[in-house]
Amino acid sequence: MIGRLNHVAIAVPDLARAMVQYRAALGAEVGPPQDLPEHGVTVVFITLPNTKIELLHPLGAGSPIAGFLEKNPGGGIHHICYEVEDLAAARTHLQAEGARVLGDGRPKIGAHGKPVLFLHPKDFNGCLIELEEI
Ligand SMILES: CC[C@@H](C(=O)O)C(=O)SCCNC(=O)CCNC(=O)[C@H](O)C(C)(C)COP(=O)(O)OP(=O)(O)OC[C@H]1O[C@@H](n2cnc3c(N)ncnc32)[C@H](O)[C@@H]1OP(=O)(O)O
Ligand SMILES: [Co+2]
Repeated sequence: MIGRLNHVAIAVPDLARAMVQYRAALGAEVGPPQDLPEHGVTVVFITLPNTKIELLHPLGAGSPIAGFLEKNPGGGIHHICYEVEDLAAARTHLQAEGARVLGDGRPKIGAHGKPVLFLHPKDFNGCLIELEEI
């Protein structure tokens, strides 16, 4: 069911500093910050030859990543995103397998304009999983 690795997301306490690190120190192609209020984050995409890195910083009150940064003030890997061909079928299968789909279970439109869902980290070895429909 899961396909390619779409991105690895890193929550960062200082987005401007992280952008400089990836651009200057790591020589990566760093995109512009994008505010996504519907997700409660500002995101910067770094394009790699085989996947993307998604830098995340909280946006507004009640950001879903605020708690993570409180627990990890220096930042850290926040989630991994796998691609799926049929998000509804994936949700049905995962729920039948006992996995918890976060939120109200309905897909949101993610940063790439595609439907996304999240699976509880406690159900997958402490790893927050995002599924993006391609
Ligand atoms: C850019 C747009 C989009 C895209 O298109 O790519 C995105 O990626 S948006 C990214 C931001 N949105 C989300 O992350 C939505 C899904 N996340 C959530 O709903 C919440 O973050 C969460 C997973 C429910 C956690 O919320 P939190 O407030 O931290 O709740 P808890 O404190 O109760 O956490 C429960 C438990 O889980 C541990 N935890 C929390 N976050 C993570 C994480 N990223 N990875 C692993 N584990 C995580 C947390 O430590 C708690 O564990 P215990 O303390 O052991 O109970
Ligand atoms: Co993501």
